[in-house]
Amino acid sequence: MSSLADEPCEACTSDDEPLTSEEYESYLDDLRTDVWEVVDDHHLHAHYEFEDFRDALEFTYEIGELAEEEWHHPDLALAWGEVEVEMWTHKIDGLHKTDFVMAARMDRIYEGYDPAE
Ligand SMILES: C[C@H](O)[C@H](O)[C@H]1CNC2=NC(N)=NC(=O)C2=N1
Repeated sequence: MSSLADEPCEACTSDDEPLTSEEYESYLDDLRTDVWEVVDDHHLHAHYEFEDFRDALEFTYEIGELAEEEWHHPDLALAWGEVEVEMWTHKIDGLHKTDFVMAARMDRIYEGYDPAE
C-alpha cells in the first residue's frame, strides 16, 4: 500500500532540523487518516483499535520489535482494544522523515489486526 513503508529509516543526527509542515505534508498521504494526526507540528499521534486486549498486546509487541530493529522508538500506551502511539525524534525534539516511515510501517502491521478488515 504505502511506498513510505518501503523506504529505509534514515539515521538522524542532532544537526537535523525538525520538519516544517510544508516539508512533512506530503508524507501524510501515505498514512491512515483514520489513525494518525500531527500534534503541534511536533509529533505524530495514532489511535489504533482492536477486537480485544490480546490483539492490542500482540500489535504492541510487533511495534516494539520494529522499534528495536530500526533503533527508533515510539511512546506506546496499551489498553483493552486500543493502542495509542506517539512518534517523534527525541534527538531533534520534532519530526523527522523516519517518524513517518515508522508510522507507515505500523499501518502495514495493523493490516493484520484491523477489526474492520
Ligand atoms: C540514545 C538515543 O536514545 C538513541 O540514539 C535513539 C534511540 N531511539 C530513538 N527514538 C526516537 N523516537 N528518537 C530518538 O532520538 C532516538 N534515539
